[in-house]
Amino acid sequence: MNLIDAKFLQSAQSIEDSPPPSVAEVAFLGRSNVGKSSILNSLCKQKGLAKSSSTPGKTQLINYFEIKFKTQDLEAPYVYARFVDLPGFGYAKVAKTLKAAWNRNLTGYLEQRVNLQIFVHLIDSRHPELDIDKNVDEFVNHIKRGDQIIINAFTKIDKLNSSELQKLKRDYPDGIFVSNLKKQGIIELQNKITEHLFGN
Ligand SMILES: Nc1nc2c(ncn2[C@@H]2O[C@H](COP(=O)(O)OP(=O)(O)OP(=O)(O)O)[C@@H](O)[C@H]2O)c(=O)[nH]1
Ligand SMILES: [Mg+2]
Repeated sequence: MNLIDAKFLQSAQSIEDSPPPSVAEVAFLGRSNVGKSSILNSLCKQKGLAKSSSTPGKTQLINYFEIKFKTQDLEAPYVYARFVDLPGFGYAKVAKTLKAAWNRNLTGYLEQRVNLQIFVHLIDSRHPELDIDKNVDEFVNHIKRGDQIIINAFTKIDKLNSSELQKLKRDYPDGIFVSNLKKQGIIELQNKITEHLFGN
């Protein structure tokens, strides 16, 4: 299955001002600056689709993107999904009240969105054992419904040497290992996503 088109749909502050839950959604979540917006751009093969930045805290709203896939099935040649770019967890440099509101809106989305099918938890491959990621993992496992899956995607693997990468793969045999810089692991991630959504 090929991803053939992606476009920005809308931004929302919370689930209340989000688009109708009519299409399956894939949420990209994780620490601020881990590469959520970048991975969405890599999957969609469009550099500036989701705004990425070296300054943490770039993404401040729930951003919805409409994704079109081409299937092998002549009867149903196209299928659709939404990718959802989320603000990072644990971004320290915003005011406490704003941070609390963000977290409320974020967790509200993750907990209550009926059409959310996949949590893609992005983890910096150089720091796979951070408390914040353990908390995210625990939280998502706790709220996850039977129709949902979690994909652990380790980002920035271009920053590891080959023995570090081998060790990481041994430690996390179910992980996906990605570099947005070198475009590694992107097809594997896409396949894992479409397999759950459409059975490939
Ligand atoms: N070396 C390397 N840098 C990356 C990779 N992916 C993202 N980056 C860089 O990491 C920084 C943050 O990327 P973003 O995609 O904006 O991260 P984010 O998780 O969306 O951040 P917030 O929106 O602030 O939560 C940018 O400077 C990217 O260029 C990667 O695979 N390798
Ligand atoms: Mg972002």
